[in-house]
Amino acid sequence: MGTGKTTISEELCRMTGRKLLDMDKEIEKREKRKIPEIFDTDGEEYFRNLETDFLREMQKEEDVIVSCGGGVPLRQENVEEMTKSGTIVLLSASPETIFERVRDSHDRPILEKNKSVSYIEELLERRRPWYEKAADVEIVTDGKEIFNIAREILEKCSCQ
Ligand SMILES: Nc1ncnc2c1ncn2[C@@H]1O[C@H](COP(=O)(O)OP(=O)(O)O)[C@@H](O)[C@H]1O
Ligand SMILES: O=C(O)C1=C[C@@H](OP(=O)(O)O)[C@@H](O)[C@H](O)C1
Ligand SMILES: [Mg+2]
Repeated sequence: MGTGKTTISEELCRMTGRKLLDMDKEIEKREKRKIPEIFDTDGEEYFRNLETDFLREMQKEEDVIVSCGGGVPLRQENVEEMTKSGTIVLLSASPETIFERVRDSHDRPILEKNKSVSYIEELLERRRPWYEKAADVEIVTDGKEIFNIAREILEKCSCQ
């Protein structure tokens, strides 16, 4: 959350001409409601199952850039789907940077009642082993411009 997956994916698509699939946006389109409403009405597990279904179905897509939600690599079956279809890029940022980036938004239910640097730090500590296990490439995003992050990804993935 807040490391720039959605933003950088949009930039990457502009630079490469590839099609963008932002998982959260695709899920919202299918469900015809926003993520916070999905969490409120049906719970987190329901949302996590939508993510897994989406990943399975998108295997047929080619030449796409997929922006995942931050919880996706926490399920091993999701990581297996992602590994089948491409290079997995981990965007990271410090808890302080993430806090600054998400403090004014209200579309992330996991953070809504816990918006603090210390909670983000704790969440990242819990998640980091999963993220590192899944990632082919890691890019630290603190203090970097969006265009430069996208360029770094293209260089590291040699897919330009
Ligand atoms: N490199 C960056 N520098 C400054 N702001 C950024 C950067 N990357 C993302 N942001 C901003 O941080 C917020 C969260 O970015 P977003 O792309 O939604 O992250 P994610 O999809 O990982 O949750 C947005 O307001 C976005 O404009
Ligand atoms: O980390 C998470 O558990 C989540 C991250 C969100 O996506 P971003 O990482 O794009 O904010 C979104 O999928 C949902 O609110 C849950
Ligand atoms: Mg996003």
